[in-house]
Amino acid sequence: MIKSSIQLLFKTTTTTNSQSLSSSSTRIILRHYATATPIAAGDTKAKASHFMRLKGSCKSAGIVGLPNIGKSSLFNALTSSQSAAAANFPFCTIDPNIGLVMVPDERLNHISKLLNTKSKVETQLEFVDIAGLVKGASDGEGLGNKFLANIRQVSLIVHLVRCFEDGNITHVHDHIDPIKDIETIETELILADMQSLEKVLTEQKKRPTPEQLLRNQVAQRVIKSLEGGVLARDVEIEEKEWAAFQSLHLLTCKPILYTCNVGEADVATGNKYTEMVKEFSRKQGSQVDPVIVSAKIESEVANLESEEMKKEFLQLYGLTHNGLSKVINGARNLMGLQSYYTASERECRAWTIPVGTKARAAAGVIHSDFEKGFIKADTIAYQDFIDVNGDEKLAKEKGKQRQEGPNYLVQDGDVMFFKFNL
Ligand SMILES: Nc1ncnc2c1ncn2[C@@H]1O[C@H](COP(=O)(O)OP(=O)(O)OP(=O)(O)O)[C@@H](O)[C@H]1O
Ligand SMILES: [Mg+2]
Repeated sequence: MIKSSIQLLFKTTTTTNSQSLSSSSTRIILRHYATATPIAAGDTKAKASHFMRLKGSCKSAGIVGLPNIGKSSLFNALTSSQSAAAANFPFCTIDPNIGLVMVPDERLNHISKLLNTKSKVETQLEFVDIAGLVKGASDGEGLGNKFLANIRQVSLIVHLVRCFEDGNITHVHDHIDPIKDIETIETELILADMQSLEKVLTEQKKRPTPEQLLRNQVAQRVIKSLEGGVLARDVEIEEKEWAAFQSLHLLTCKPILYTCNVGEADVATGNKYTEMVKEFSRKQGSQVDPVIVSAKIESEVANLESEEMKKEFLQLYGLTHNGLSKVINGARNLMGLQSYYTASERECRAWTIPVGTKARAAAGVIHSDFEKGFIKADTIAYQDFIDVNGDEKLAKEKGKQRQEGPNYLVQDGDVMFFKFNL
């Protein structure tokens, strides 16, 4: 019974239209974005279609920070490419670089090993390398308004902070002070939000609709909070105000993952600067600790051809790829995304869904037919799947395979087999 449902599942995914990222096409996209040049900076036509394709199916994380602190180096490391120009002068990047990054997934590796699968397909996350912001960006300084607009399009900010000392690499403030750097960026985001909220309020109609009235009320409240130093994401919003709040597209309501860029000697231990960022992030009430990574080393590793060479190079510096994995998975977690798996001897695959997704909608991520004709989902929790060595029959005998209906709230790591009928 399980086998037939798997066959049913994969027969349909080959002609999927709702998921251009699925099935065999995934590999092509991955090769295109993850190992070769993602999209050349300035190629606006390609970018527009890229955003269209990803619309609704993928959220993106923007790498944000002061100029010349290693943003493009981090982007190159994440996308295993040298597609973004990285050089020792401020504003090397003007147009954003966009790339899809494979999400490292130990659970998927484990499932795939257990079943000895022919193919394994990770899920992806989009990263955008955005030009550096400087003081005055909200007033247009350093093309600031354009760069702020790029930040508006992403769902999460990976705030990269310079935590390395190197007299040869120019710092726009001439000395290393991670907290001052963070505050410079966040002040610009606050000022930009205040400007756009004031615009909303000055555009008030003579006879506003109830929706416009609500929007204005929310805008007024958020402005007051911002004036008091409270970011939009910390303003209390009632359920009925949520749509109005979202329509304001504020920069300071985006989740932030602080990421410390250190020299190779400090990757394992961190340094006094990373401690400062950690303290700052705790005081802000951040849900996760800052991530420590060496963008320079990781981007050099990404340039190497074989996995063997990469491993050797990393070992030479006593490093692992953990830094990148923490950036990718930290961003995903903060975006409220989780994975479920489909697993057979033919293919193991991770699928991304927002936390709180019900089984029917989760099935729709694979194909809209699964959602329309949903009958049930045979579900095994990840740990149970491992405990029975991937043996579904045994899982069933032990009562570890549940038959879940359309309203089941999918849990992170669930291994699922959808049954549907059209
Ligand atoms: N951890 C590090 N240690 C030493 N040098 C680094 C480190 N990370 C990046 N660099 C160097 O810093 C310089 C600037 O890097 P990069 O171009 O990636 O910065 P950027 O933030 O993208 O700059 P811009 O805002 O101008 O686009 C490069 O010479 C790069 O090699
Ligand atoms: Mg750059």
